[in-house]
Amino acid sequence: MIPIITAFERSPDRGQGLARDMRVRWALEEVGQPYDVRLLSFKAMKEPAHLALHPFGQIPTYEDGDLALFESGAIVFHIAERHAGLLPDDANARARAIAWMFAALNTVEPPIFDRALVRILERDEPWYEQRLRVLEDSIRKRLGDLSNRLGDADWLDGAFSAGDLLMVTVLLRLKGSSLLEDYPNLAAYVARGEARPAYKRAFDAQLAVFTAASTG
Ligand SMILES: N[C@@H](CCC(=O)N[C@@H](CSCc1ccc([N+](=O)[O-])cc1)C(=O)NCC(=O)O)C(=O)O
Repeated sequence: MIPIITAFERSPDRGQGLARDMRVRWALEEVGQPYDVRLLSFKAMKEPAHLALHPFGQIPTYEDGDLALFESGAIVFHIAERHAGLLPDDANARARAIAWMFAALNTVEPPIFDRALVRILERDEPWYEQRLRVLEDSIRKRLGDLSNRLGDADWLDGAFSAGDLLMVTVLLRLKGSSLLEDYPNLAAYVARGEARPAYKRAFDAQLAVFTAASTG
């Protein structure tokens, strides 16, 4: 029995790895756990069968035997708990790595995700420019603090952990923008994550889904 995750049948990001199944795929590849994928249309995500798995009608979900999980951070944590390779064995180091998981999702991601939504949904609103400026100031504050903490280290706290995995996926949404490039050590940190063989396997797998959906 191998775990099954859900993902977009045709990701709006055109296979660039920004959808949150990417985090789960990457974590599974890091620990060497094979998995299956159930691809869902937007319509199917809102139907009872999927709502039974995901109360908000979203992807990803993770099923393994009689366990059904939603929330990409919780799924990555579950994988990290069950396999070596994503969280340290030392209790204090493990607790710090988990703190970085929360920091990625709860401190750094919100302004970055809100900026992405504003740029898609509110571009024509009268408040657009000001809203964007406020969000970008907030992002720069977070990235400045993160850059100062990372310094010239490879990862946030010793060995690569699930905290780095989540932080890299959060920062990847800024790839190519001056918001990230203005912090060279953060741009290098993201590139380090992308260079990991497990990341590449995960990225190629989700890109193959989009490519197949586009040529089908
Ligand atoms: N907090 C949840 C959030 C899950 C979530 O946002 N899922 C999105 C896809 S990943 C978020 C996402 C969407 C699109 C892009 N993109 O670049 O096009 C990137 C990321 C979804 O199912 N959206 C459909 C819906 O809500 O009806 C988690 O981390 O699992």
